[in-house]
Amino acid sequence: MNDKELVAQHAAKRVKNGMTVGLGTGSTADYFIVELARRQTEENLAITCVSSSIVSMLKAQELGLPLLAIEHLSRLDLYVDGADEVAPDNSLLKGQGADLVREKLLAKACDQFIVLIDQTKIVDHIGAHFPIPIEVMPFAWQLVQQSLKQLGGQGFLRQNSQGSGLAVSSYGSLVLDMRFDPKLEIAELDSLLNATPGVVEHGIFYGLASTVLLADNGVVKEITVS
Ligand SMILES: O=C(CO)[C@H](O)[C@H](O)COP(=O)(O)O
Repeated sequence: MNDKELVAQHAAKRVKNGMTVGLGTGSTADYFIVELARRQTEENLAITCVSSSIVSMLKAQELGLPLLAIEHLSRLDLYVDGADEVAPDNSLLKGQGADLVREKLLAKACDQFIVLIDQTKIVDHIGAHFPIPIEVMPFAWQLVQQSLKQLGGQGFLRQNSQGSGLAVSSYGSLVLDMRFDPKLEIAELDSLLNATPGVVEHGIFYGLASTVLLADNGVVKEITVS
């Protein structure tokens, strides 16, 4: 079993009967979805799920997990998702999959947000490995890019994985992948991006994680965020 699967199985043990559970997106979240479905079948675990993306919705549907549309949700017990980077203050970078809006809504609306990572995701500052993904209204991208340049940002519109055009999120946003001065405090960058007109959502998840579960060479460590 690899570290992603290990940490996902560990997290799935935290799910109790009656919970409403948010399903993240990505390879680690996929392992979590598979394990939840197994527990539902083999242990009669009774849960309701809500997906963070169309991809995780299809995965959950295929495995027979009961899904609630996000429109009907006012809160949830638990949200479990992966991340691309985790900094020492437990701020996260997410969104290489581009669908950030639902992910951040669920991270904000849950009682507990458990983040699943392996050692490769630990960084000394957000942006160390990846640019910050910023979802923008399509008609606003040039003006947003200009506003972000004034904050010292540099970057471009993301291309789709086929290389045949621009990446478009499930809800029609374009994605600017931007790099900023690493000395800029992440809390400040978070606030600045939140306040930029035309930005739909961005990949900095600041102050949202409750627990980080880190799998490192077959051992799971828990980091509880105070
Ligand atoms: O933020 C995400 C999607 O928007 C993912 O959680 C993140 O990219 C991690 O993916 P993986 O578990 O495949 O490493």
